[in-house]
Amino acid sequence: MLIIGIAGGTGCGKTTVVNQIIDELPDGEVGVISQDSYYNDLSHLSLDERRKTNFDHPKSIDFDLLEEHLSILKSGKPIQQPVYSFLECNRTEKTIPTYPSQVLIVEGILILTNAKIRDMFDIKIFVHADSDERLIRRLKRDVNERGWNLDETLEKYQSTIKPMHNQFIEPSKEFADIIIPNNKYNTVAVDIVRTIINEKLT
Ligand SMILES: Nc1ncnc2c1ncn2[C@@H]1O[C@H](COP(=O)(O)OP(=O)(O)O)[C@@H](O)[C@H]1O
Ligand SMILES: O=c1ccn([C@@H]2O[C@H](COP(=O)(O)O)[C@@H](O)[C@H]2O)c(=O)[nH]1
Repeated sequence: MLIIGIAGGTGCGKTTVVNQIIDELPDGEVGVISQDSYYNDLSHLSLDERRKTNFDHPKSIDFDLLEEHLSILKSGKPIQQPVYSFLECNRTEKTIPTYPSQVLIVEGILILTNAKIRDMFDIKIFVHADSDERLIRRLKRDVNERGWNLDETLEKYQSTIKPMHNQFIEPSKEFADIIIPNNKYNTVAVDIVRTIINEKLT
């Protein structure tokens, strides 16, 4: 199994890049795991308390479960990937069966910050977009899709997202084998990654 890790700050375009990569590949040959599925279970907190949680610190992720799931997939067995709700700010009770595949993509803001997870990747990619681009994309998404208003998103960006990005995410770029500039859609970079995957699949 070839495991590709794709990191980068919030709004840099990780999910978009992953979708562009897999769109033209045969169905079911490339599995995807999102770091978001592995946020700690916060069922013991109220929604109000969960909304105040720092979701940009490495401690917010259950890296032990992610490591266990990657090892199980590598050994050829399926896992039940937790399903996360951004509206509830919590893991749901649902899971999606995720089967071993020849190629597995793991994406998330913090995945290159954890040494054990990093060492499981054959290829490490960091998607870069400037912070103003990322803030604009994040604002639109949080307001339109994730149940936050403009002021809340800007407050969260200044108090948590930006400092955590500078402390943990940006420094993890040094572990990347490939950096994809993504202020604009980067079809050349997407084609290169797809070529690497196709070589593994043939
Ligand atoms: N290169 C790009 N140029 C403009 N908008 C983009 C680009 N890449 C992604 N977007 C948009 O930015 C938003 C966040 O992208 P997404 O892929 O969800 O980022 P991430 O997964 O890194 O948080 C989405 O609305 C997406 O359509
Ligand atoms: O309940 C939650 C959990 C996390 N977030 C934010 O999500 C981003 C990471 O996801 P991306 O798709 O890479 O942007 C992170 O910055 C968290 O602050 C959230 O809004 N709600």
